[in-house]
Amino acid sequence: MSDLFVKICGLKTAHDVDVAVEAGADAVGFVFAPGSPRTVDAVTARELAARVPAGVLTVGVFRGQPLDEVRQLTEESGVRAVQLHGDEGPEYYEALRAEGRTLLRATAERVERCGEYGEDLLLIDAPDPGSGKPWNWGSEEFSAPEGRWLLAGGLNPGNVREAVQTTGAWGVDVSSGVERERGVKSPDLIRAFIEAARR
Ligand SMILES: O=C(O)c1ccccc1N[C@@H]1O[C@H](COP(=O)(O)O)[C@@H](O)[C@H]1O
Repeated sequence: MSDLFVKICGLKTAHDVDVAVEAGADAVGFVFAPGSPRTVDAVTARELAARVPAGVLTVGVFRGQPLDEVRQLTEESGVRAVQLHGDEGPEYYEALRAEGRTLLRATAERVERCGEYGEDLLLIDAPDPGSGKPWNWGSEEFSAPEGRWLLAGGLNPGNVREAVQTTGAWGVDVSSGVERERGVKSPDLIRAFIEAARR
């Protein structure tokens, strides 16, 4: 089994959190970005995060939200990491870093290496995060960044292994590809994804 880092995102129920943890996820994500079928409030995220053992990273997912809102939701929910999908600059990362958060920077742009904005992990995603649409990670134009980076966007149990082999990603992140309908996770697909990712 490989030591590929696997994050399962967009969890909304205790059962799905337990399934992801038991199946070996390294990180679980709770969406605070508005307008997603996966959005949860801070109270729900707090209850879910409390089930997660210390060795598994809990991540709050944000998109273009003000720094004070990110701070408040992070504090109230107790998640340890912040994943930013907006166009926040390095100073935004610096402010959160000073508060001791683990930082994931999500982008669909070409990036040379992880850490340029002070992030701990870089997430290379589709332009429309959470849509389940794959992007051209297999094309010759794509060049992988240096350092710890996660591949996301349209991954599922059927394509994740090939995606990792093709790109050399350090880790993977998934939401739509482990759902039986939009916004509703499938425990079987969560297990199948983690198993296939590390096969
Ligand atoms: O999952 C969402 O709804 C979401 C909303 C806003 C920003 C990020 C979101 N999720 C991230 O999108 C990818 C998963 O994409 P896919 O559904 O597997 O194609 C992953 O990085 C999630 O953390």
